Amino acid sequence: MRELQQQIIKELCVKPEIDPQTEIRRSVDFMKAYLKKHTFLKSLVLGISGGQDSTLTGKLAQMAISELRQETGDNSYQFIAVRLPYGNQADEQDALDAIEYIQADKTVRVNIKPATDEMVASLIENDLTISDFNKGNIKARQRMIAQYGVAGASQGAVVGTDHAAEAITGFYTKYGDGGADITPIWRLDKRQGKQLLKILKAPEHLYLKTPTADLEEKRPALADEAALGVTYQNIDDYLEGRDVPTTAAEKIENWYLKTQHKRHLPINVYDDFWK
Ligand SMILES: NC(=O)c1ccc[n+]([C@@H]2O[C@H](COP(=O)([O-])OP(=O)(O)OC[C@H]3O[C@@H](n4cnc5c(N)ncnc54)[C@H](O)[C@@H]3O)[C@@H](O)[C@H]2O)c1
Ligand SMILES: Nc1ncnc2c1ncn2[C@@H]1O[C@H](COP(=O)(O)O)[C@@H](O)[C@H]1O
Ligand SMILES: O=P(O)(O)OP(=O)(O)O
Ligand SMILES: [Mg+2]
Repeated sequence: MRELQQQIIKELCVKPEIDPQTEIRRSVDFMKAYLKKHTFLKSLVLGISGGQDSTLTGKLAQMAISELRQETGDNSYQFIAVRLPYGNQADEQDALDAIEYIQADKTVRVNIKPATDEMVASLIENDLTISDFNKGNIKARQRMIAQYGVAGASQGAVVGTDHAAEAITGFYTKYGDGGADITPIWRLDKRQGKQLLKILKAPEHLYLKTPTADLEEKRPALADEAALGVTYQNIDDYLEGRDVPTTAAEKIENWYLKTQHKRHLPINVYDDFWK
């Protein structure tokens, strides 16, 4: 195995093989224990896009909340699914299907288009050029703001969908979808997430679809794999300690090194990880 590969696997706590039932229980129990310990927290809040990761994370969060209600008799515990379209969402039906599958206690819908467009307009007034790519990241941060608004109004914690195959490449918006309070599927790679969804009897179309951040207007539904230049199969193999073609390994490691700043809190004078 490559030296850096070994180090990354250790840092991201990825197992070469998993028992899906054990991992489901681990994530659910983790969220339950966290809420029990922090008695102010009564809800889990999560944006549901209609993609694999939010379908899985949402299902696990709803399971945790339902079990907590049953075990404590406290009916104020709730899972809040948040729909966050930028205007019209092309795959809106998938988001609705995911929420139906999750059987979310409550659904909130916030259109992030007005706030995003206002922010971009105010930036442009300062003679700044805001690229389509940059605007995409502003959309992801508006989603974060909306979810914290919901959490603030419902004694909630914001749940993140970051997992090992995104963490390794830094393929998320810093303080956008990367901004969350609790990340129950962190440690799993993309194919391990699918294994859990299969056991949880999720509709196949929600986890066999092409992963996309769908943030850019000029390249709608751009596949993550196209943006990254490397496949999830290669990323998952790398994370599970398998050999991958050298070109793929080098690309993955390049993304990892370039995005180290995202896996740390704001850098201070005592930090030396970046040196
Ligand atoms: N599939 C997904 O989950 C998902 C979700 C959202 C975004 N994305 C993708 O993730 C990517 C996010 O783009 P990004 O990474 O360019 O934007 P970003 O906003 O996440 O990170 C860039 C910002 O980080 C800061 N920064 C950059 N280098 C730094 C360094 N060395 N030290 C400290 N701070 C530094 C700067 O403020 C910079 O503007 C895009 O490719 C987007 O499409 C993927
Ligand atoms: N359209 C969306 N509605 C609700 N929540 C969304 C939407 N798009 C993204 N999200 C949230 O962000 C994360 C990351 O998405 P990626 O596809 O991995 O970029 C997603 O899991 C949702 O929680
Ligand atoms: O985060 P999601 O739910 O949008 O999943 P994907 O990353 O597969 O698009
Ligand atoms: Mg997505």
